[in-house]
Amino acid sequence: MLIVKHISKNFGSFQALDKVSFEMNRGDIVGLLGKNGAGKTTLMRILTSFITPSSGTVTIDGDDMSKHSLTIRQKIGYLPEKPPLYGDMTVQYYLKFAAEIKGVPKNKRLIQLAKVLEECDLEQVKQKTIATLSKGYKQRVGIAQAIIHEPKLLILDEPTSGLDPMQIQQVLALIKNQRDQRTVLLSTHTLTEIEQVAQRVIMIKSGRIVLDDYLSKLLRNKDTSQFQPLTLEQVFINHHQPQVSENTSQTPESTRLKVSDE
Ligand SMILES: Nc1ncnc2c1ncn2[C@@H]1O[C@H](COP(=O)(O)OP(=O)(O)OP(=O)(O)O)[C@@H](O)[C@H]1O
Repeated sequence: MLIVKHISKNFGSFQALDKVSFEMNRGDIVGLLGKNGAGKTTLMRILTSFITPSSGTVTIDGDDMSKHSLTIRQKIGYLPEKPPLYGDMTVQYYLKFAAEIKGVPKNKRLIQLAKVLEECDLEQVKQKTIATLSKGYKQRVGIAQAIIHEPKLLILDEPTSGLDPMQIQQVLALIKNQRDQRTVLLSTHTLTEIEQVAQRVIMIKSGRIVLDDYLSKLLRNKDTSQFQPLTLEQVFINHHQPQVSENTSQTPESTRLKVSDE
């Protein structure tokens, strides 16, 4: 469904992404992890064709992004870190407007509006102006605008950031429900959230993929003396700890450790 091949992105002399490659199949929910500045947003902005890569290709359903950018945009729904909401519009006015600019045919806009109002549980606030909503509702409006045109690929950049625990659970449930309808790529710093909704994790470090695997495999504890299963947090820390290796030139009285900068 989505094929990302050798994507690199340079900002001047700084390389934000370095030959990133992965594939996603229909119905996959994949968690994108990485420390601040690892390159997650840059990758998501390339996948949504907001910025172009310096090299490499993105193909969605067989269409090359560089050649069919307009067709591809219609197949993608995007919730950026800061959703593009207009505070003075009512929820339903804004969503009708979103449907129009995303190319939903006129005769289908009301049907799509009703669908996302129900799916995102926004019916009771549809007449309210967006500025008066709680952060949780605003985020659900952000997701509603991202799916109103029935995209095949949904990209969510830190969708639960700043929400309270109840609101987080509501947004996670909404994301989980997308599974039957579309492929989802989401980034978050809260690893337990990835454990709840995703089946697979892609970890980026300094612009490179350092891990791409299924959670069921990652969280299996290979050390059979440990009864506790691994957590994603442990996996994350293992990949971000400075590498410690025994120095071969150790003296008898002391064992020196060599810590690499990476
Ligand atoms: N337009 C730009 N010009 C120059 N450098 C940029 C630009 N956009 C991003 N960068 C740099 O690229 C690197 C990756 O940034 P990016 O926003 O993709 O990271 P991130 O993983 O999303 O981080 P966070 O978790 O903090 O959102 C950072 O060092 C950032 O400063």
